[in-house]
Amino acid sequence: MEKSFPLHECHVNKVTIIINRTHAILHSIAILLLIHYRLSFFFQHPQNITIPTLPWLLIFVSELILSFAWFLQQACRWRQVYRTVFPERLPADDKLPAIDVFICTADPNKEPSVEVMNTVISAMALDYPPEKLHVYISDDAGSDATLRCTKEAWNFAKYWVPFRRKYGLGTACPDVYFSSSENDNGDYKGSEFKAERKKMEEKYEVLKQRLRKIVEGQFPTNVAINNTRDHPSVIEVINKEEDEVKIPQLIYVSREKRPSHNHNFKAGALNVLLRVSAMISNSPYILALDCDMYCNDPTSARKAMCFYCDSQTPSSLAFVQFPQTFRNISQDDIYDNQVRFAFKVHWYGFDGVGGPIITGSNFCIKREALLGSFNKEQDYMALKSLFGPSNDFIKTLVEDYKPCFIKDGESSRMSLENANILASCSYENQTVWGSKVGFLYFSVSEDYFTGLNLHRKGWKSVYLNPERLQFLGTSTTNFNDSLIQWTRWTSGPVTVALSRFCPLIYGPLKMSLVQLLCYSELAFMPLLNCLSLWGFAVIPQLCLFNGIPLYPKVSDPNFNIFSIILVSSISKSLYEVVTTGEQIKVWRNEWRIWMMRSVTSYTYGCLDVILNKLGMKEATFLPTNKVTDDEQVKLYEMGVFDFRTATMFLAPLVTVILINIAAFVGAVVKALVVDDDGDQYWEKMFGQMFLSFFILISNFAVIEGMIIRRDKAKIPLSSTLWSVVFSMLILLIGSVILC
Ligand SMILES: O=c1ccn([C@@H]2O[C@H](COP(=O)(O)OP(=O)(O)O[C@H]3O[C@H](CO)[C@@H](O)[C@H](O)[C@H]3O)[C@@H](O)[C@H]2O)c(=O)[nH]1
Ligand SMILES: [Mn+2]
Repeated sequence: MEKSFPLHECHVNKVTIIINRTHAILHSIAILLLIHYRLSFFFQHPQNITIPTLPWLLIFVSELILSFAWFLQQACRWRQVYRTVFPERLPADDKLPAIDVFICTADPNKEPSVEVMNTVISAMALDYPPEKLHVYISDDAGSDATLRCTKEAWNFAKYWVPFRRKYGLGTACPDVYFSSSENDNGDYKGSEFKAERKKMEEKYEVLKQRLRKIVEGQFPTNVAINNTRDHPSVIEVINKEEDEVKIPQLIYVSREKRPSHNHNFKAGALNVLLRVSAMISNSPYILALDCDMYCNDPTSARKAMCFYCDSQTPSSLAFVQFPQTFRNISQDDIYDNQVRFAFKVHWYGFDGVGGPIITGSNFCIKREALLGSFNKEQDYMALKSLFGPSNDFIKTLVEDYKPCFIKDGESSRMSLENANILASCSYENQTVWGSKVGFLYFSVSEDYFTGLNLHRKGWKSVYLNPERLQFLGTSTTNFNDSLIQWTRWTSGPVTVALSRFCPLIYGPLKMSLVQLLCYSELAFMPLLNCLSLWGFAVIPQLCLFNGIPLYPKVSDPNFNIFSIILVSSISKSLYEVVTTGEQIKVWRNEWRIWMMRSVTSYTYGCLDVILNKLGMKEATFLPTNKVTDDEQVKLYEMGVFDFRTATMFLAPLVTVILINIAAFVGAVVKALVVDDDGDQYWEKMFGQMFLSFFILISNFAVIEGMIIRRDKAKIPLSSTLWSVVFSMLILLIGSVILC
């Protein structure tokens, strides 16, 4: 008998497990010693206490919070696994399940058409039976230009898809293919290929020009802004003509939008796609992509299918998550390598304990996981109260339903009409869309929250990170965008953390303890970091300013506890950076952006949540800017901060730096000039002086931007002046309260 080989394998990372767990144990011992040291202060004889209680208590609380954050971080390092797949062992094409690709776009000004269409074309060019692939583009702007661009994209795909297939090109994306200098690994030889390639390249140039013209013609004065929030639904199947070449079907969907109506951002758009696609193709699997996520590896869809077509995979596997990688990121990215880095460290851990979270893009999910599965005996009325009034949609939920979409026929016109109803504003009224089925609305991080609920229901997920980059998106490359994005990535999970869905309460008994801690880490991380980092950035400095020691003397054995914790954290993060193949610079950048983000995005994101709870602010989802500005890209490539952002974001950062400068310089002067008890001052204050010094050198870029740089992207004088005022106030008021 023929032996059947598995389609995928899971490998446990034993060495990493041993290193991570040993480090976790040693580090916890040091933390316990620290807690003991801080606590014993309160049990001293009152006469011996020379230090005021309040600052001691505050720094202790900061230390506890950061230690708790550290503890949560160990969850995703607990059991890291990685997976390999064997797509060549997949069953024959006619046995593969169908896939619907969902691509979301929202703002033609921020999301350039050429890029969005490259994503569309690359999805159509996936190495998959074309009749089993449907590509849906959701246009939240309802822009006529995007519809026209989609048609142009289809016209180009008609040639590109067969071309890629014929020569087995290694990338599905024309932009990547024509801009890369290295030779593609396709089986091209001879003049025939060269001539064809040249023709394709010309066609691609024409496409780009046409797309640009369409967009330029459309927005002479940004008049479209109004329509984006107020327009009827438009659904169009692009493939009009009788096509000789078989390529996947392309469908444009723009849901109805009205200013009075809450649209629930991307989750709302995805749910419309879930319904509309059910009428047209109803594929059992969905591949979700952000509009800037080019499919780079044509075999990515097959790779995902290795899990679903394997008899060894449990039927509870909901989704396969690929990493989010970027095409515009520089080697030592100063803003956001955290995302790139997280995919190299966290996601493997997650996978080892029940599965990674959804990260919004680049994942392949079972339709059934989002909607449930029903049999023919199901009571239709009951289903309608959950899913809304459309009979036709309810039919699609029932097993064995095959959509009968015939091009240009009467029945296709009917189903399009029905689809329009499904894309209307009011369709979800009195249903459980967004609360129980589909992508969930509760948090602007729809990805995180939807994943949490799936895992809680017992669904599993896997993380797949093959060596070849699967999807290529754009990452933020300036301070302003990165701060806006991280403010959203803060408010989304923190909303969940501070609600009845808090994983610590919502998760127990429903998922594994370690997975629950992983989810908690993400939910609480911004809050814990911002609270503790504000403590570390201000309290010891205020005390230093007033000559109050908060750390043991250098000669005191307890001093070692603090040095060990610092060295242990620094070396562990260095180890992770180096073993994931990153440069040391990346590690420096990580520490720096962590500090910067804690006092800016994390802080504002948490404030947003609180204001939202008080009913004073609405949740927002501002798409990030994907338009590149040459001048700004130059700075980014050089690793120079572009400080052109609101004073609101700069002020906390600059204020913290000014406070640290004041405390540090003051202490040095005191130690050199007025130190009357020998070396005692240095000894007593070394811990705090070192902390300030560490913060200052880590953030030297801010000092540079404030004092040294003369270019346009430096920190503007007005922000510095505001910060001078704030830091003086904090020093004054803080000194009065604390000391
Ligand atoms: O009202 C909206 C807002 C956004 N989008 C789309 O959502 C996607 C993600 O938006 P983007 O501006 O790129 O945000 P990022 O911060 O880069 O996105 C990350 O974080 C989001 C959650 O905060 C996830 O939804 C994304 O998948 C994930 O890549 C884009 O395709 C947008 O077009 C919509 O369709 N409708
Ligand atoms: Mn994005």
